[in-house]
Amino acid sequence: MTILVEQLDSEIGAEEKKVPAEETDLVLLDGGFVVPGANSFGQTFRDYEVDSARQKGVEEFYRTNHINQTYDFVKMMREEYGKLNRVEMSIWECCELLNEFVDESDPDLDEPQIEHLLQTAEAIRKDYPNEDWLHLTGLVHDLGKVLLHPIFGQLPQWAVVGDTYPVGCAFDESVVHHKYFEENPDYNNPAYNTKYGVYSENCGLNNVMMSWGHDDYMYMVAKENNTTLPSAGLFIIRYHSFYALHRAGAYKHLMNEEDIENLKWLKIFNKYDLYSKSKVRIDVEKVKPYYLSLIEKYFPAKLSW
Ligand SMILES: O[C@H]1[C@H](O)[C@@H](O)[C@H](O)[C@@H](O)[C@H]1O
Ligand SMILES: [Fe+2]
Ligand SMILES: [Fe+2]
Repeated sequence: MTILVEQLDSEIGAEEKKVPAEETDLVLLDGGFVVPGANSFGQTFRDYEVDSARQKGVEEFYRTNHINQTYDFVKMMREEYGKLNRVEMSIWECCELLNEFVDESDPDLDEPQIEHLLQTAEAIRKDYPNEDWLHLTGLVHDLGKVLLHPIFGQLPQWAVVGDTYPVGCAFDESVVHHKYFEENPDYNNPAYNTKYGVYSENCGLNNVMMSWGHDDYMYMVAKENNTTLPSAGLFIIRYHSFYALHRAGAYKHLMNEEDIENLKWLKIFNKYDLYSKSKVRIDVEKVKPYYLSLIEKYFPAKLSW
């Protein structure tokens, strides 16, 4: 597949043009971006309204996710999983563990997760050959989905995958299937349901509690195990599912200067995360030596998870 990025600056803030999937194979986006017009099910990417069996499952996923992700729940999960006392393993071992999982929140992909990791990383590598940290970020960004595994207590999908959003302040309308938040106990709690809630203007995303899932968990793992990935890589890992921010531009009032800088890279990354999803398989054995060399450069041999 081809994803062209002309220039970092011209891309920032570019909105995508909606062209019906059947009209063209490739959709031209502002900023010189060329992406496929349809996902592997023949539908436009991230269309949460289309009527299909897979979409019904996705909607049910978001219903349970929105009801259960409360401020208290997130606090508890952060404390529990922040202990990193479950297992010692390498990055590659974790990639292999993900082989068995399919993400129920994803309308665009029903392949095992390891395929998605390599598809993302390889698509970035093609267009940004010199940014090896970004290739590796592609490989590791979804490793937190290992929380689905019995070793980690086999968390339900609603506590691991899907888009993320801040808790402790009002849920923005741009979050997919927003209506299901009405059944979240925080929805009617005056401490948590105003624009700022427990936060203050430009407090920085680092001080914001995001709904619990694979992003925040993998960020913790990478940081606590002293990765040498740059700050933009860690930011991508932590906020790549925060579509309300990087797609819809909501919650900007919580960002600080550093977040604004890092968001530029997240927007670039997102194109590869999303549009590289396809049925085209990557030859794992062929690319493995390259990724092992990157893992060695940026991570310890074994990490605490
Ligand atoms: O369904 C997907 C999937 O869970 C991704 O890993 C996540 O990053 C996206 O935000 C979400 O929409
Ligand atoms: Fe993800
Ligand atoms: Fe992903």
